[in-house]
Parts: sequence; structure tokens; C-alpha cells
Amino acid sequence: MSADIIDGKAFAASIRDRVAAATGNLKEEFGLTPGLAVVLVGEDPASQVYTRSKERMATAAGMASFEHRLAEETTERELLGLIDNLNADPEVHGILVQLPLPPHLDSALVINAIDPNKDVDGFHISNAGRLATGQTSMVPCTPLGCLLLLKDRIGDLSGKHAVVVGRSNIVGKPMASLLLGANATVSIAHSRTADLAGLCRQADILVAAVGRPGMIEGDWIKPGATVIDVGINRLPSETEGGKDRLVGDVDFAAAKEVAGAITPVPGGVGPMTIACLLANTVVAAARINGLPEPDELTV
Ligand SMILES: Nc1nc2c(c(=O)[nH]1)N[C@@H](CN(C=O)c1ccc(C(=O)N[C@@H](CCC(=O)O)C(=O)O)cc1)CN2
Repeated sequence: MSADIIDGKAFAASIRDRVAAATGNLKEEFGLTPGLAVVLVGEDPASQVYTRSKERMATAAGMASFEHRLAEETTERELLGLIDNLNADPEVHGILVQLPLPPHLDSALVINAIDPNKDVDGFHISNAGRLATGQTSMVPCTPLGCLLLLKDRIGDLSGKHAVVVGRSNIVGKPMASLLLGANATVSIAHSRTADLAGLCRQADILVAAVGRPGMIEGDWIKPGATVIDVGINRLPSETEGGKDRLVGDVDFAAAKEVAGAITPVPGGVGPMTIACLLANTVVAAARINGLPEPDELTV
């Protein structure tokens, strides 16, 4: 039997519709237009695509979009100066600095300079700590998107064994916190985990976020499990002059023969990231202004 394919693209579109409705309410009832500032340093081609999509989708949802394109050689001082200005700007409710930054810039320093209330990526140390300790926080967009897909597919996650492969600060660790908060039993695995395949085989929910193309094999998956593939790996085309191929961290063709449900790459988790960013921006705008939060957009 072949797994159900989880349509992240369609689900993300439905979240963006809800964001647009919530944005419309804030404007009509309170005269408040949520504003998102997108900061891109340098010319990384994928980052250019992602930031353009963020700006376009923010505008389509009725928000104000503030775009800041900075040269590759921008200094830390200049970038921190911009962030100070955005922190102080009452029309800006969400600030994101696109990652990765050029290597001469200290990402942790830059992210921690963002006002935590405007940190719609949820990467600030104070938001990371609040999430890890079960307090209200801004939640990182990719893990938030994964949780929404899982809840939509499974409903109550209580007692499910979730294995998260990957321990990054922006996906693996917050994903584990969110799953714990939803009462799953959580294992965090990584490249040094003994018998990684054996651990994955115990998972009712398997989240792969390692950045290694096709690393999770079909026979690592428990029959019927729900598999969330966070990996977005670009491989050269198999034909000369063709376009690069995007593949996930899971061997999709093999896994779909065993899993109960699985996200594809592209079209799975990726589109949820931007939809959740927009949802976080509306939530931030409401919180900053002491207004009721649109609860359908929070977890
Ligand atoms: N400040 C941030 N930087 C980065 C984040 C982030 O959440 N905040 N995440 C990633 C990049 N990213 C958003 O910024 C992102 C990645 C992928 C997608 C997406 O929709 N992917 C599509 C495929 C698109 C393609 O062809 O490349 C899919 O999977 O279907 C959206 C956003 C790193 N940086």
C-alpha cells in the first residue's frame, strides 16, 4: 500500500487565507496594518527567491512589506544599526533577517539584536528559551509548519513516539519542544546516535531535518508511520543543461511504500515555512498592540 501524500502547498494556501482574513480584521476593527521587514544581506540565489516570496505573500495577505537589500560587504555595525531602527519603528511588527548570513557576520549576535516581540522567525535566544520552557513565544516557522501538518493528519499526538533526526537550533530542537508540548514522547537523534535506523523504526512520527539527501531509507520506517521531510537539498540535474533537482532527507520512493503518510519535497514542509511566518507576523502585531490574538493562528 502506498502512503498518503501530505499536500503542504494546499495547506499553506489555506493558512495564508486565514492570515489575510485576520489581517483584514485588524485593519477594520483597530486601524492596524501588520508590517513585516525582510532583511537580505548578499546575493545568495536561494535566499533571493525566498525573500521575494515572503515580500510578495505578505503584500498579498494585506500586510505592509518593508524590504531591505544590503550589499554582501555590509558590516556588522551597519546591520545592527538597521535592526535598531526597525526595532523602534511602530509600523514594523515583524523583523526577519534571511539566513545564512555572509560568513563575516555573526548570526547569533545579529538575531539576538532583534526585539524578541518582533522576532517572527522565533530564533532569538529569549524566544528559544520560552519555547523550551513551555511559555508563550514566537515559534520558529518550519517546526510550527510541521506541527500543524501533523495535527491536521493525526489529530491528538498524545503518547505517539516522535523521532526527530537533526538537532539544529532552528528546526530540530524547537521541533522536539513543540512535540513534547503536544504530549508526544520525543527522541532527538543525530549523526552520532547509535543504531539510528533502529530508533527510526520505532517512530510513529518521524521528522527528518539533517540536510543529507535521501539519508532516511525505506526500511528505517515503521509501517504506517507519518513521515515529515524537512530537507531541501539541491542536486545537479541528471540531464545536461537541465534544472537542479530538489530532494529531501528521506528516500521518498522507498519510504512511500511503507509510511502511512509522507510530505513530498518540493511541496511539503517548504511552503508551510512562509505561511507560518505570515501567521507569526499577525500574532506579533496583535501582541505588540495589546489586542486579542487570532487563536486559529497560534499553537
Ligand atoms: N530567516 C530565515 N532564514 C531561513 C529560513 C527561515 O525560516 N528564516 N528557512 C530557510 C529558507 N526558507 C525561508 O526562509 C524557505 C525554504 C524553502 C521554502 C519553500 O517553499 N520551498 C519549496 C521549494 C522552493 C524551491 O524551489 O527552492 C518547497 O519545499 O516546496 C520556503 C522558505 C533557510 N533560511
